[in-house]
Parts: sequence; C-alpha cells; structure tokens
Amino acid sequence: MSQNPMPETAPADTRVTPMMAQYVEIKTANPDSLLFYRMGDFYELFFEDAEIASRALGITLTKRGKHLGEDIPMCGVPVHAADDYLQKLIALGHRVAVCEQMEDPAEAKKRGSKSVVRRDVIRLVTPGTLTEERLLDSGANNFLCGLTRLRGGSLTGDSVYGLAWIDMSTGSFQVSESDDQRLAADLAQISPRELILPDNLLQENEIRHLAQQSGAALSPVPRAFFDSSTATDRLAHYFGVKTLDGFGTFSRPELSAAAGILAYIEKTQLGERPPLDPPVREAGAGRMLIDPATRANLELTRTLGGEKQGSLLATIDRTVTGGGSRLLASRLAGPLLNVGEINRRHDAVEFFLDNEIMREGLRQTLKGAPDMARALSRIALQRGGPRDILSIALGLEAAKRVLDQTSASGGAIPAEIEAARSSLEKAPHALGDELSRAIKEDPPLLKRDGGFIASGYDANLDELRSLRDESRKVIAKLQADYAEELGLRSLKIKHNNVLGWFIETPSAQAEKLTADPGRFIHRQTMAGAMRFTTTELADLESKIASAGERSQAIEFEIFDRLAAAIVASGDAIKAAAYGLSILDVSAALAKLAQEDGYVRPLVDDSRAFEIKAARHPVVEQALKASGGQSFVANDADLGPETQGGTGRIWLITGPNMAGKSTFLRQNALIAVLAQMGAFVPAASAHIGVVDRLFSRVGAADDLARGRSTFMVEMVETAAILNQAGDRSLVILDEIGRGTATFDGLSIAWATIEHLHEVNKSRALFATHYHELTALSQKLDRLSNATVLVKEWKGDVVFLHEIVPGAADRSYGIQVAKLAGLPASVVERSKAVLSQLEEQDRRSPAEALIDELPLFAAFTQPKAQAGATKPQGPSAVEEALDGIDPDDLTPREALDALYKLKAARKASSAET
Ligand SMILES: Nc1ncnc2c1ncn2[C@@H]1O[C@H](COP(=O)(O)OP(=O)(O)OP(=O)(O)O)[C@@H](O)[C@H]1O
Repeated sequence: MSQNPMPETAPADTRVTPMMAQYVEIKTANPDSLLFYRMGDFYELFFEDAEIASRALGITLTKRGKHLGEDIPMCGVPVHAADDYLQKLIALGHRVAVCEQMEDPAEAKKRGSKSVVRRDVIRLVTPGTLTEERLLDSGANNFLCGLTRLRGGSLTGDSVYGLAWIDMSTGSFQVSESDDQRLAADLAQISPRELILPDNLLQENEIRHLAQQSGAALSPVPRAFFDSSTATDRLAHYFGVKTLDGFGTFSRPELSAAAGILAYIEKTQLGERPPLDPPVREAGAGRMLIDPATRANLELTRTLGGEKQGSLLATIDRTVTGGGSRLLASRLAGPLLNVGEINRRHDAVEFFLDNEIMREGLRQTLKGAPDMARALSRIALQRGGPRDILSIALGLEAAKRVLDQTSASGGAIPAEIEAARSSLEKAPHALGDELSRAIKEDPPLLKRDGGFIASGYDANLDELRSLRDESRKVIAKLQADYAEELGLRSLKIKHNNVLGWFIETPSAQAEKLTADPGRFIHRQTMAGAMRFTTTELADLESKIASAGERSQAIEFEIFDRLAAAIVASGDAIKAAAYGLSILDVSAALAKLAQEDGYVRPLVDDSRAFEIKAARHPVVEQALKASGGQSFVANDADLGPETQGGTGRIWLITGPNMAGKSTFLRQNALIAVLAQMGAFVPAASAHIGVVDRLFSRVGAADDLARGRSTFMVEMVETAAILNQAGDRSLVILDEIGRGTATFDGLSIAWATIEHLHEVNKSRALFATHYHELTALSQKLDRLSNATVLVKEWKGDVVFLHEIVPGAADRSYGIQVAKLAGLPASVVERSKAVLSQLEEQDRRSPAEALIDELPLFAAFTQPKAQAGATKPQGPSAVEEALDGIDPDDLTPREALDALYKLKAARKASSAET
C-alpha cells in the first residue's frame, strides 16, 4: 500500500500511534462489523478484520508497523473497487462499517505534524440494508426482517410473534403476527436477507434453528430495540405523525417488531432516514400457508440444490422489469385465499391474453423502463447520483407511454389494470418533463464528476460553460502566438493537476524563454523539457478555474433541487413504479399463458380439485428444451362427489420412474399458480381455495439438528397430520420408505387412515406398498390410481399415464437394470424377488384388511370425549380464568397452584 498518500507513517516503536489509537476507538464502537478504514485511495482493514477479509476476498495480507510491540496484520481494497469487495463480504454474511476521512489531510497537518485526519463511520453496510444497484439482485426483494415474541396472557404460555419486514431499496414496509405453528412458514414466505431479533430470543434452540433455516444473516440486538411500551411513539416519531391511526390498527407484537426494525435502521444508517411507506398489515391469514419443507420440496423459488434455474419461478418468469420480477416472486411466495382478489388478478391476465398487440407494445416500453423504486430510495438516502435522476425521468416517461398504450379501445378495463393506470395518471409528470430536460443523456455515475446537466436547461450554467470553452480557444490562440513570436513550433501550453496551465518547451530550445525571466517565469525543469508560466496565462487560468468552480456549484445546486423535488413526490413515484410492476406481471403471465398453453382456472370457495389434462410446468419445459418426448398430460379429481362434502384421497402406485412424483408435484404447483393469480398448465382447472399446502416429497437428512432422514420424514409427516384440515391439499410421496418394510407399511397405512378420517383433506399419496391399495375397500373417499407402463421384451416402457386402478408390480429390478446395475446383481435380485413373492402369496399382507378394525382409533376417542365433556367451563377452567399471572406474587402463585390441584381432584372424584 505504498501508493498511499497519507500523512501518517508506519510507527517503528511499541507506542500506540495516534492513528492506531483512533482506529482502536472506532473499531471498539463497531465490534460486530469489519471496519473499512479510509486511508487516501484505500480502505484498510487491520488486525483480525484484515485476516478475515484477506481470506474472504483472496487479497494479500501484509503488515503495517507494530501495535503494542506486535505486528499489525493489514489488507486493503482500493476505494474505486470497494463496491465489488463489499458485495462479496455481504454475500458471505459479514457486516461492514465504512469509516471515511472527514477532512482534507492538509487540514489535519495544519494542527501539527503528528495530528490525525478526523475520521468517522458514515455507514454500516449489512445484508438487509443495501440500496446500491450493484449490490442488489434486480429481480429479488431484499428484505430486512424483525422478529419479536410477546408472551400471551394465558397460563398455557402460548406466545405471539411480531414480524416486520422492510425492503429498504424500495421502501416497502409490512407487519404481521405469527404463532408457534406458522412462524416457520411465515419466515419462509418473507425469505429475509437479514433477520434481526432480540439476543435472548436467538439463544433459544428452536428459534435459533428457525432463524438459521430461513437462510438470513442473523443480527441479534438488545431487547430494548423491541420494547413494546414505547413502540407506538417511536413509529409515530419516525413517520412524523402524532398518531398511527391513519395507518390502520396494529397489534402489540406488530408494533414491537416494527419499532425494533426502525431502531436498527436508524442505527445502521446513522440517523439518515430512508423513505419508508407506512407499515401495512399483512394479514397472514389471507395467504396460503406453505411451510418451509413444502416450499423447498416444491422448488417454488429455488431448486433443492439452491439454484434459481429449474425452479417454478424461473420457469414462469416472463417479466421484463426488475420491479415486475420482484412482484412476481412475492406473489408466488404468498398465494391468496380470497376468491375475489384471485379473480381480479385472473381478469388482468385474461385481458392481456385477449389484447396481444397492446400487451406486446406495453412490454416493449417496459423493457426500457428503469427501476424507479430503487433509484428513488437511493436519492432519498443521499446516495443517489445523476443516473438515478435520469432513471426517474425515463421511468416517468415510460409511465406516460404506458398510459397511452393501455387505454382501451372499446371493451372495459379490468379493475387491477385500471388501478395501475390510475397510479400512472397521478404520477408527477410535470416533474418528469423537467428532469428529462435537466439531465444529459448519458450522465456520469457520481454527482461529484459534474457535467450531467443538459445544455439549454440553465442559462447561467450555459454561459459559464461557453466561457470555459471560449477560454480553451483563447489558450490555443495564446500557444500559437507564443510559438510564432518565439519561433518555437514545439512550444505547447499544457495542463496538469499540480501546476495547472503551463508553457512547455524542449530544454534545448528554452533559452529564448529563460532569457526573459520577467515575462517567462520558470516553474519546473524536467528531463528534456522546461516549464514556464506568464502573468497572461495565470490570469486566464484563474478565469477558467473560477468558471469551472461556479459551474460545478450551479450543477450541484440544480441536483439538490431536483433531488428534493423527487423526494417530495416520492409517494406518487413509488405508486407509479408499483403500477408498472403490476402491468408487467399481468402481461408476463398472459404471455406465458399464450406461449405455453395455460388456461384460466376457476377458483371458488368449494372443495373442488378437478384438473383436466394437467402438466408439470418445469418438467414440461425441460422436456421441450431437450427436444425429447413430449409431456403426457394427466387428470386429477380430488373434489367431493357431493357439494359440501370433503375431499378425496388418491393412492397412486406404479413402477419406479413412471412419473408418480411428477404427478403429485404438478397438482400442488397448479394450486399455487391458480391462487397467486396466474393461469395454469392444464386444459381446465376447478379449484376450491386451498388454505394450507403440505408436501412431503423426497427426503434430506438434517444432520445439523441430529436428525436422520427417517426422523426428518416423520417430523414432517407429524406436522401434516397435526395441522392439515378439510381445506388443505396434502401431497405425500413414499411415506415410510426409510425404515424396515413392515414398519414403513404400517406407518403409511395408519397415516392414510388418519388423513381420511381426521384431517379430511384433499390428498395425493404415492407409494410402493401395493398392500395399501386394499384400503380403498374400507375408506369410501380413497381411490386407487396407477401409472401405465408397457412391458416389452423384458424391459419397461414408461407411458406416464395415470389411470384408475392399482399396480401389481414396481418393476424396480427393470429400472435398476436400466440404471446399469451389473447383470449378475440383476439376475440374483430376480431370484430373490420370486422367492419373496412366493412367500407373500401364502400369507398376503392384504389379509390384514379384514383383520384390523380400521377406524377404532379415530372414532372411539371422539365418542368418549363427546360423552364426558361437561357443559360450560369446568371448575379447573374457571379457576384458571380467574388468575392473572402478572398480578401474582410468588406466594400467591403457589397458593393458586394448590387450589387448581384441589379443584382437579374434586372434578375427577365426581366423574
Ligand atoms: N407425465 C409425464 N410425461 C412425460 N415424462 C414424464 C412424465 N412424468 C414423469 N416424466 C419423466 O419421468 C421421470 C421420472 O418421474 P418421477 O420422478 O415422477 O417418477 P416416480 O414414479 O416418482 O419414480 P420413483 O418411484 O422412482 O421415485 C421424470 O424425470 C420425467 O422426466
């Protein structure tokens, strides 16, 4: 780092240098961040930070002097490339404190040769508080999420969670409540980049696991951040309002989470307040509940391998803007339950399907439209540059064009599109016109580079610029005059940052100038050249310099004025940006429907699930891309045979590789697509709203939590059997395969019975236990289905067609043969199989069906409960209701416990 033009020099002794003292002080105040300590053209990192960063970034670790007698490890990144390094560190989950020089080193020198340049941390960069274009993924939201928990008032200890999440790059701000059961699903839906939570909460095993599972960088903060007693005031203060009533009503956990996240933002932005929308209550209950395991299994936004490519999102994404892509992802993450809202979205897609010319024109315009929401956020945070202003200008221009393009000729415009258009109409178009006039076409990235205001916008600026251009001409003329006068054709007038303007002539010909020192003042002698100035040249120079300074001041002034005007119209700009995103998503889903043959599903409040000729969107596209065989469409009907009844279960048996998993998944994906407001890959679809989607497909062990594959499978199955209801859709693939055959079969058997008798959900169950097909004789809503295969010369041919009935064999050995198992192993397997089959023929497992009283387990407890349940609350319940734990002293609490025990004894004696 020898290029460093810093006044400080490396210390040679064991004293703490003033610079190191300053470093240590700043680092101590920011212990959990890597400190980027500005030194001239570099950000330097010292001590452990240097070791971490050099490893993470692959940059050389060096030493800089000594601290308390020890070498100081150091590494540095050049300021101009700092963004790239920041991006890497943030991606690895680090936080960075950026510490700048707050004065010119020359100023510090004036205070004495030992004095240190004043420095201060101007920003904490954390994964969830990024706003820079280069550090963000344009198609994904970057959520910072706050999580807090308030204990419920009851003795049962039920707790309520508050969630608040903000995308600082766009200003969106949502809050919701959650509970133990849905917390994991809610976090998975938000998919935060950074999660802040009280440090004591993070110490709890279950919460820590959930937090880690969310994939977010974890930022524990003191409990006080989430203090619920002052939360309302802190929110009101942030938004500069007296009361939050205008924003709606919020619960205590929601307020606490919102206040916690704002406290964190104020801390990391060091007082700058990003422009946030007022918090919106996201009714968690209004979304389809999809737990993290289901989300991962169905590969909604990422594949199991963590890739975007190959996920449902990547397959259906035809949006052309960053905002549209983010909106599509968030709709996919939270499918709706409200039939009216779902239909509103379908109407918009249908409209663009019917109006292809309009749609394509619109998409063309949107393609060129910049990301207004993110540019606005940067401008409001004082991190914006001329290009951000241009983005707003171009975005507003696009909004105007879109308005023209979507004005319907004739037919009515659906409500969703009308609302988007109305936000475009209300956009500050006059401001947009002014911005377009003000900013040059291809402005520099940074304001400090200047030269971004278009000519013709400001008369004073134009005048100063022409003076500057004029001066250049005058200098050229002066050079020609001197050259002519002195007869030196090689004489040049040049400029550099140290000398400013100067006359340069080869040393060999400098005599003519040195001979007249009163006129040609010597400035510098170089190898082979000499430099001079004259009063004339110096005058001209100061004129040029002051014109430059003045024009820069005017440009900055204009920039600040325009930026302030943009911020003042921030809400309208944000609304317009959102309007463009809605149009982009609707048009993109219409384009998808047209290209891939998707249809509008009928979604209502029934319990129907009738899909005709359905395809798996991702597998279908992959098959198409590979140019191989085409996808075989299949029907599914899980609806009740009578309206108002409960859903059916399909038990699907069939050979390996036949397409069972694909069929299961495609039906789940179609439910998600339909309820997020998209069309679906089928010939027709009728779906009664699915409130919870559960899928147990495939398995992965969770070694970090000490759970084997089978344990994970059972935990997930338990969650389904405990939570699924009659509006849920359940997909179970090969339950029980991870253990001994009979254990597995028994678990699968009992699981189906429970689903049928207790959960009453619509369900698809794929299995290799053919014995289970016998259950259809006893369970009236269970039907058997199988996947057709043909046998040809001892091999299997997969037809991928689902038909009623049961499979008789798994063809596992044939599939193993296809996979290249050694011939000897294949032959031996066949021999073992025929032995086993012979045994089974003598004592088939199907016989169980006649021997087991199937429903006993489910019907009995219910009947008993009905018989013994007293009318009204029991004595124990009444005693419980009378207790407020917050009011009790420990002594009173103990007394209360004795009373409860006594009441319980009395009631059991009665019965
Ligand atoms: N309907 C279909 N049309 C065309 N190809 C299909 C269809 N369904 C599945 N396939 C192809 O067959 C392959 C195997 O499908 P899938 O994994 O669903 O089989 P499976 O019956 O679940 O197998 P296993 O019992 O071994 O888990 C898929 O990768 C896909 O390429």
